[in-house]
Amino acid sequence: MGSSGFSWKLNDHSNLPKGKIISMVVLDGWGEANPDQYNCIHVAQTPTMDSLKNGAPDKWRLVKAHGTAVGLPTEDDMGNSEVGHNALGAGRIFAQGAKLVDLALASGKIYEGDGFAHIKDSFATGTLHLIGLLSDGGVHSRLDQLQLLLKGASERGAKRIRVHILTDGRDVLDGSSVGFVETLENDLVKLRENGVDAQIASGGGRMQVTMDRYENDWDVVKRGWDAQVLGEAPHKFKSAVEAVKKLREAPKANDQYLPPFVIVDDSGKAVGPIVDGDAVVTCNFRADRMVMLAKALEYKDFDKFDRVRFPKIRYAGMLQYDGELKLPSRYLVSPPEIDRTSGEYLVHNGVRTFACSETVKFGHVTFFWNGNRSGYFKPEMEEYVEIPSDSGITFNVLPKMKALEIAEKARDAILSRKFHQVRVNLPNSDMVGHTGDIEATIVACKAADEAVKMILDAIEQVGGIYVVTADHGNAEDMVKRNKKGEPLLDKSGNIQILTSHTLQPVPIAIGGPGLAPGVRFRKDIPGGGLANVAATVMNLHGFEAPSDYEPTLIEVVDN
Ligand SMILES: O=C(O)[C@H](O)COP(=O)(O)O
Ligand SMILES: [Mn+2]
Ligand SMILES: [Mn+2]
Repeated sequence: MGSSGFSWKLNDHSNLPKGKIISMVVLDGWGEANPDQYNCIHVAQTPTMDSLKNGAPDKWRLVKAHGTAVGLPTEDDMGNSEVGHNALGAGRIFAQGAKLVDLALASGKIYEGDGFAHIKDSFATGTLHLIGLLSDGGVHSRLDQLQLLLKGASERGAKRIRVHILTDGRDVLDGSSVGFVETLENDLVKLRENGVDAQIASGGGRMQVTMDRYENDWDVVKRGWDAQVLGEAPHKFKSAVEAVKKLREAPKANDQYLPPFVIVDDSGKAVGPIVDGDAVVTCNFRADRMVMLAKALEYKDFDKFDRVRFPKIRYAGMLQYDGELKLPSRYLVSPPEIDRTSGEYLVHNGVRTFACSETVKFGHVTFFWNGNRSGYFKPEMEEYVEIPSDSGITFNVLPKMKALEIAEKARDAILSRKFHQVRVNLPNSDMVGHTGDIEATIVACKAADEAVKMILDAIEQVGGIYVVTADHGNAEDMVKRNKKGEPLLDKSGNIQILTSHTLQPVPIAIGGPGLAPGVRFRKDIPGGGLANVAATVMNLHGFEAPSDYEPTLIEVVDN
């Protein structure tokens, strides 16, 4: 025990043994909803997940995965991978980026910190550039926060502002980009009326431009760099509303994948490249899809693509995206301090851990799970395996993704008996659900279910325990609904496809031959959420959870 009295040592659980092999399976985007034709999990053949649900009623339940249960501002906020995995790994509920930025804007504290002071030094002579996802999805960013920041920065001396937009269609309905751009344009008109030279300078769809993650495809970030920094893009328009409307006319165009464009003046010159002396803010609060751009903006030594120019700028993130890398070094709002995660405790208590997913979800079971921290706690106790994702495709084309490969790695890790915890994320229902392709999402759900089976079979062989859960809903509801829950139709009478996550709860199931007899879900925490899972898993490893963790979901009864 250190002089502060803190110790990593966990107390032994009074009834549950140590040393069991536990598989922790997170199905990404797998919620529970009414069974109908838009519930791809219901439509798909999912015998393994069905048997968990129907087999042992006291070992299957639902947990909350959205809203305040995962630290989001309101109950209208759908869950997402960051907050879901943070809660699963950290066992407590932290006010998340969305909420922290709201508070900092409301109190004005956002303008009082080092980050704002840093960028403000450019206002007199340089341009302020704001780069971020333009929607009210609330997963990576929110339009109202951008609007407040624009107002606040201009009131504090920003004379020339350029906004570099990324259209969404993934956390919000496809096609909604036009409305968001119009709203932003109206705000910029008002700023111009007040003497601020404010314009949209570039844009593109989030999956095509800038917002790659976990270094799956640096070309995505390069396309953004070319437009935002160099002012170069294949498409040039006089206004962003025109750009988005025109680019959406292409066959199969959608907001997520709009190509990069720049806004040009009457002489055809880009209105807002980023140059020496400018200030830049990346407005997303969520880390995973901003960290690559943050590296490109901040690192002097950088070899991921040819930046052509590396302007001397004053840069701040909305948040610091990686506490371990201290990236970016300047930021407007301090991120949640997610400390003492279950992963860190467990390695200090002798639990050997294996974690695996494919690239697009790799950081979810490592970085997010560990409280937005990259790297190992104790390399000799942990092994993290990343299976390369396909890149340059939309996942409805290959909906099985790498589920089988992830399951094989997990199986081998389990059968090797080298690890006590084998943790995976199975991406299919989420990544394919986001494409809005119902047929493909059904295939995706089946593939994820088959992967679960392979992992559970391995657990059976070694006498282990399984915990199967999800981080938030997605594939269980693929249609936008009215208040009564009926599918909404668009003007042409077609259903409105829901590409986003949902507000639904997610299942959690426990079992396996190693589960001590008498272990079952408690009945006294009906409102339990993802943050209750960490204590549950610590118990199954034979430990009591720290006293400030959300309570365990299980109890041990005599039978
Ligand atoms: O980044 C994304 O792909 C979506 O905005 C949210 O999905 P995730 O939270 O499941 O990653
Ligand atoms: Mn997710
Ligand atoms: Mn998702």
